[in-house]
Amino acid sequence: MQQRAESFLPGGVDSPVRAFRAVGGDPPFVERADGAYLYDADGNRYLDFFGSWGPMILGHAFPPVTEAIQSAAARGASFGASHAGEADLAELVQRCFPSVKKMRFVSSGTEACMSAIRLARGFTGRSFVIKFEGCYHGHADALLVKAGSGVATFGIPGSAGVPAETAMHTLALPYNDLAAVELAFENHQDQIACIIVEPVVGNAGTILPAAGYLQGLRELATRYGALLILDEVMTGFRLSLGGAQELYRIEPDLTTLGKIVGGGLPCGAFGGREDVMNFLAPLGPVYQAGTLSGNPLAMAAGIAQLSHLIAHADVIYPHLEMTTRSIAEGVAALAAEVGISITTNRVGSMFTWFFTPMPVEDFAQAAMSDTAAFARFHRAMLDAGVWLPPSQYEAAFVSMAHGPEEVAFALSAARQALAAVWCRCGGTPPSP
Ligand SMILES: Cc1ncc(COP(=O)(O)O)c(C=O)c1O
Ligand SMILES: N[C@H](C=O)CCC(=O)O
Repeated sequence: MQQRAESFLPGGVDSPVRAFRAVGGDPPFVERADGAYLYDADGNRYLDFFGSWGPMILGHAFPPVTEAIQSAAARGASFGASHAGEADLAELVQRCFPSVKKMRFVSSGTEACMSAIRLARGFTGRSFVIKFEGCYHGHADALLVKAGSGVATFGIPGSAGVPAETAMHTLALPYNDLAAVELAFENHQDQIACIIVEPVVGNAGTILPAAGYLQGLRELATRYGALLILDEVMTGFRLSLGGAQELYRIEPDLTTLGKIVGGGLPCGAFGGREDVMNFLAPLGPVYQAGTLSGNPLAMAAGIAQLSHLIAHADVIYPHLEMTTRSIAEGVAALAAEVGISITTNRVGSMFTWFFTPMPVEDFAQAAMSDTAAFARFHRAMLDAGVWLPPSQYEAAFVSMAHGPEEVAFALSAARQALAAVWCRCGGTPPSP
């Protein structure tokens, strides 16, 4: 199957991170997904810890979402015209994200971030953008500088095909370092349009903001007349209903969303301050458009998923927290037992096991991880029926479909896998 895919698709994939290049072996081909599990074409079952890279917070094929998609599909796959579903989903998004006074739907997180920085540049009349090393905001030219995710996984410094004149307006600074941001503002007086940041980094593995860091970014952006864009494509509706901005009490000027907002269908959104959003065409001079934007199937899936999250938030977020803690800390404890040094970073239901004994607070520290040991662990977990994101520089996710049975299964697989890693790393033998 891999060979056939490779004969038609570069690397056999439609997105590089799926190719398993960093962990070795061919990726399984998924035939179907249900709840917390993926099933491959050979009949193998895998406990899923990447959840389609984030959207599947309620588990795969969650019946209300599936039914909403089916019912919308029966009314037409795409209109290319206004329909009530757009405002219905927008209203739900706004209930969760009060800072998003107005928004626009797009078809991916990439489009959301690309459009948000164009808007920030148009609104401020400035060209420079601050981003952070190891953060990934999709594959728009201006944002592919020292990026995380596949760019970090494959060790690509930037991307071929991005003109130097474009990249020169992107300032990539170390995450969690406010002094570097202040210096950049001082060196580029009245030239910086925006700061864009993953409030909790997921694309270098999970990295938490230091106490006061996000507040510091807010304060610096305001002081120097730039916009603060929180990229909540990954964290939105995951860390809490209102994402990282609710958790850390930060009010950005603009927010970008993706993944969960579309219930697993191609969908993203960007939104925020009304004066800024009104700069978009047809009201303002910043052009942004999309044939499939606000697609009725994506809106229906998003409405079903967000309605469920809103109605059951008091049960969902504590469940996600508890389950994820049991898995993340349980495996870390098993690793410690066999003398393998792992640093576990976690917020809510996103986490990473870094194969390093050192704390990981920025991309440089993440890059100190033993990626070969991670690759062995990944392979051993896959052999034991657990599918982790196939790179040290990707966050793992837990869904509502993960319960006590899945915790027990993950821990038992990890015990086996760590033993396999230990055999090649040295350390003390695992307890039987
Ligand atoms: C934080 C963040 N921003 C933007 C993106 C881009 O989203 P998409 O892959 O939907 O284009 C991603 C994921 O890819 C992401 O994790
Ligand atoms: N890290 C990326 C998104 O969060 C992975 C998704 C992709 O690029 O295919």
